[in-house]
Amino acid sequence: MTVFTGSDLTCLRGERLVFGDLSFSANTGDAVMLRGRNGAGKSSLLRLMAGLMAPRRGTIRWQGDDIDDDKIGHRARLHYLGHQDAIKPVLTVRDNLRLWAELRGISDIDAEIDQALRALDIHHLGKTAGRYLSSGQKRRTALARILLGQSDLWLLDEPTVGLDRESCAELARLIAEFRAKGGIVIYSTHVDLDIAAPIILDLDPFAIPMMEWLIEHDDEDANQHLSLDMDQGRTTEAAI
Ligand SMILES: Nc1ncnc2c1ncn2[C@@H]1O[C@H](COP(=O)(O)OP(=O)(O)OP(=O)(O)O)[C@@H](O)[C@H]1O
Repeated sequence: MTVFTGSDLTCLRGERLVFGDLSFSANTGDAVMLRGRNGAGKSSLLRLMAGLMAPRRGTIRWQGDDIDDDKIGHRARLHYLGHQDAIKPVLTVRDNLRLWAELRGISDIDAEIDQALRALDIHHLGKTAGRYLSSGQKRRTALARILLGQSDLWLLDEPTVGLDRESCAELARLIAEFRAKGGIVIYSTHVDLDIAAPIILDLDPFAIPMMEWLIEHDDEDANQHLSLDMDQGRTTEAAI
């Protein structure tokens, strides 16, 4: 059985149909690279995959089960890295990671944090408050988070933004290690990351002009749905 699948997904954001009839599948150890022009819906698809918002149509499954039926279980198995680094400015780097580790119920917190700080080469920044970090250091701190605890799925939205070349190489190495342990990585990037044999998922062919979609589906609650996303998206992200 394929581990992670999406079938016939349609995504509406605000007043716009972003993509329709999109399907994907990923197995243990796979890396899936999302490709597409600006606005094609890469971030939106990652948010659907993370369960941060629901597809307008279609289903996303983990080992055959709809992720919508067990949102908490799905969130526990994944790490989602969005555009925002979500670093608390008043907390030190170590305490930022501690907060995340506690949220995930990790037992050996200090050891795990030490390991993650070393892996991202930010051990020397452990006592530095978030507000004093450069953008690249913030990104590395955010990436250290995905190393905390057990996970099966990494959803990374432009993880290389702000990273220097060495950090990009380090990220590629961490992804390779995660895949070797059976993890699935799905990522978007506008720069080349040295990832072995990624599956390419190009979103451009799935874009459908809004009016065309409305006429085709003649969906009575489509109009009602159109303006809901903007607020719902924010609420869900704040809650996670
Ligand atoms: N919160 C929101 N509410 C309404 N519409 C949104 C929201 N966020 C994004 N959109 C719209 O959804 C569409 C897809 O955006 P998305 O960020 O998923 O694209 P992307 O492929 O990740 O783009 P980029 O490559 O520029 O990062 C865009 O038209 C965007 O304007």
